[in-house]
Amino acid sequence: MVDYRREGNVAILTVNNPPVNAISTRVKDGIYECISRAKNDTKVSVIVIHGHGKHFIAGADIHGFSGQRESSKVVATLPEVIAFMEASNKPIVAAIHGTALGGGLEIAMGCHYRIATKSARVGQPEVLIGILPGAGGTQRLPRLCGLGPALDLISTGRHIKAPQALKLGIIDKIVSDDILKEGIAFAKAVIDKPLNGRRISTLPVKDAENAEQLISAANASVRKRQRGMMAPIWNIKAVAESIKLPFDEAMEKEAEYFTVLVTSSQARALQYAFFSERLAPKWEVPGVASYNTVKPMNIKTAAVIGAGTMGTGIAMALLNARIPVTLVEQNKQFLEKGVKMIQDLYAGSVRLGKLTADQAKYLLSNLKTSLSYDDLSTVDCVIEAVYENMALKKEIFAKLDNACKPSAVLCSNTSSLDIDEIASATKRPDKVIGTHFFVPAYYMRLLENVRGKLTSPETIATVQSLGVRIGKIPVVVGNCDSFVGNRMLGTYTSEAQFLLEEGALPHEVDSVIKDFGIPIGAFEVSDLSGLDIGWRIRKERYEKLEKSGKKHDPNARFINGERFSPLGDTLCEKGRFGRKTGMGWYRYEKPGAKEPFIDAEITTLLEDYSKKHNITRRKISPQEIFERCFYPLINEGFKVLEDGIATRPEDIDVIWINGYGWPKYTGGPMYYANQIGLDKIYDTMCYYYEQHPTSSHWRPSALLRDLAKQQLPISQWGKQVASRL
Ligand SMILES: CCC[C@H](O)CC(=O)SCCNC(=O)CCNC(=O)[C@H](O)C(C)(C)COP(=O)([O-])OP(=O)([O-])OC[C@H]1O[C@@H](n2cnc3c(N)ncnc32)[C@H](O)[C@@H]1OP(=O)([O-])[O-]
Repeated sequence: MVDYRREGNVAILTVNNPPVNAISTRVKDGIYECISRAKNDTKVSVIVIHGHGKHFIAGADIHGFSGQRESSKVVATLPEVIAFMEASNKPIVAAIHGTALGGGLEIAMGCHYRIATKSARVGQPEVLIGILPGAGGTQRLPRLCGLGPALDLISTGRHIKAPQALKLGIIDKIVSDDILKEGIAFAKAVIDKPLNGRRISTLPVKDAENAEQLISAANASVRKRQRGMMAPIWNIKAVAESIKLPFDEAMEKEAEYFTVLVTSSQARALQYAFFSERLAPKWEVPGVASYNTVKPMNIKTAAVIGAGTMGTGIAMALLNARIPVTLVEQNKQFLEKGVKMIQDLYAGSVRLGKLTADQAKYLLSNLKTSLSYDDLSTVDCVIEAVYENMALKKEIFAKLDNACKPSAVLCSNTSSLDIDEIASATKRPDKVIGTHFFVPAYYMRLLENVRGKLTSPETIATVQSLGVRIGKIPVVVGNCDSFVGNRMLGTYTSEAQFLLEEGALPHEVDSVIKDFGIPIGAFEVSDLSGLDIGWRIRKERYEKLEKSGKKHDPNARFINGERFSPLGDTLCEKGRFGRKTGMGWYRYEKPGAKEPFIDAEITTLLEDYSKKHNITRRKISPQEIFERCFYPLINEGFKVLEDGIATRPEDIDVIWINGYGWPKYTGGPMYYANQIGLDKIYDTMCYYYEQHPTSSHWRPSALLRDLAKQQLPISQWGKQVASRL
């Protein structure tokens, strides 16, 4: 795990624990043993530590925080090993490439010098997995780069690149990519330099005089941006000890706070989410194929159909990954508008310093436009992103089937429509798949890849690999109405409206949702995306019903025996489409304004509505609002698993965290359900089903019922789900 060799008077320690050189107990022990050996070796004057493979050290082994710990051969803990390194009279040089994260940066800070390649990144991302730097990071980093930058890096967990780390004093020099050679040369040059002043624990904290202001600003930022998360608060508290206490005493505080966090349910949930996100690309369709049995096609060029918000966002996601894109529209005006949107967004990135003007120019040079499908004869992949209309989509797919080469993969960005029906318009249903992006598509990380009945494993592998290439977290799901995310969402939005019928007001429902940690309430989001979108889809459904001979009554509270709320339609009929019209479930200062205000007109409308339908309005408790919004959603997740639409609970959690703002520190709806107790969820579902028998989303899932009896951890019931499929 840690190799030792000597080259002249330089001892070289190579950390070798693929894939990221995480610090397992054996790595920690190995570092201690090798440093001892170098200290005792009279031929050694200086020590270099570096990592084998792509990284220096990406931190402690995250598996070790919740799983079985390996027993240590040496008694020293990681903070003690780092103190032992720092106390060495022979200089130690950390030669960093790839990443030095978490415990990796802490080890580097225990060294006397740090050099790094230009592309290397450093950071203390512990907060993102619910803990804090527990090996001196909260105390050494403020001494090295100052309290302000340390508070920022430690409370956000963000990584920074070597040039910025150099500016902040975290590293001493940027060197060429031959990191070991550079490390040895640097080490030889510092052999005789005194080590006083190189032991970070002995240095004062920089910018301590502004401590009060810096700490309160950090706390304010955390309350705003990381609402509900406990780790950022404790991280700030730990860093703050660096200006109150001597190093050793502050280290004791760091250890104390670390214990609070590492045993917290938020830390466990965040670590579960960390591994779930990495599991998602490794798709598996039981009995069909999996990521390690099928090779993806290489996508060299792509096309996007539709230059609206979605299409341009998808085009940018592809362009950002250096994939040339042809953007296709039906008329010149729409096309020009779409291109302008892309140009403006890139110009914005240049203004914000996220891109250089040359980079933006290069990305745009890969964008072609066309008004004809004839220009798509050589592209490897097409993503259709027009509005939700089956007839239109089928027409487009039939045309694409004729225009594109036989090997091209044809994808639809539909968020709800039947992929099999879309595929039926082509002679290549094996190459048709859903790629459901989320707005804004260049930014949102989720990609819900929807396999049809006839989609081939190669096509699944291709869009999964494309997803990873364009920086998304791709999840494979099956084909059903609205797939996984929107299908579960449907129960939540319906129930939120039923609550309004019975006595709640939009802001009361939204505040329960936001208190749970979802950044935006159900009604705020509806106002943001526009009530007219759902109205258009519903009107199509009503038309279909009418065509089949069933008259649709606009006041009906039931459709086919299923409870339904016409409130959304009522608002649309009054022109209340949401933010864009300055009124929806809330009132806005003017059309397009962002801040929602409670609207007395809506309160009256709801009261009149309830009266008209003989519903006695009542005060609904936050607990009831919570259960009625979230339990059917969770239950639907179990039904999704039961139907084989998702094959793993982790995939559902990844979808909800990355596509719908579910608070990551609860692990996702499936993980959270396990935390509450599946038996409790099941009993509550049964209770509400009795109260609301006309809402089928209250019918408890059979899978939930079976698992509720067993009380297993999610990792085990997840395996049971897979074996059922
Ligand atoms: C006493 C306290 C000490 C200390 O303060 C606490 C810490 O250091 S806490 C730690 C602080 N450090 C962090 O939080 C850093 C977390 N890691 C990262 O941010 C990214 O993995 C990294 C940027 C390094 C590479 O990104 P990339 O190139 O996109 O690659 P990728 O992301 O797909 O990962 C590849 C594989 O490596 C696996 N794996 C990765 N890290 C760890 C780990 N620490 N452990 C175990 N495993 C880890 C990962 O699961 C995956 O496995 P698989 O089986 O192949 O699916």
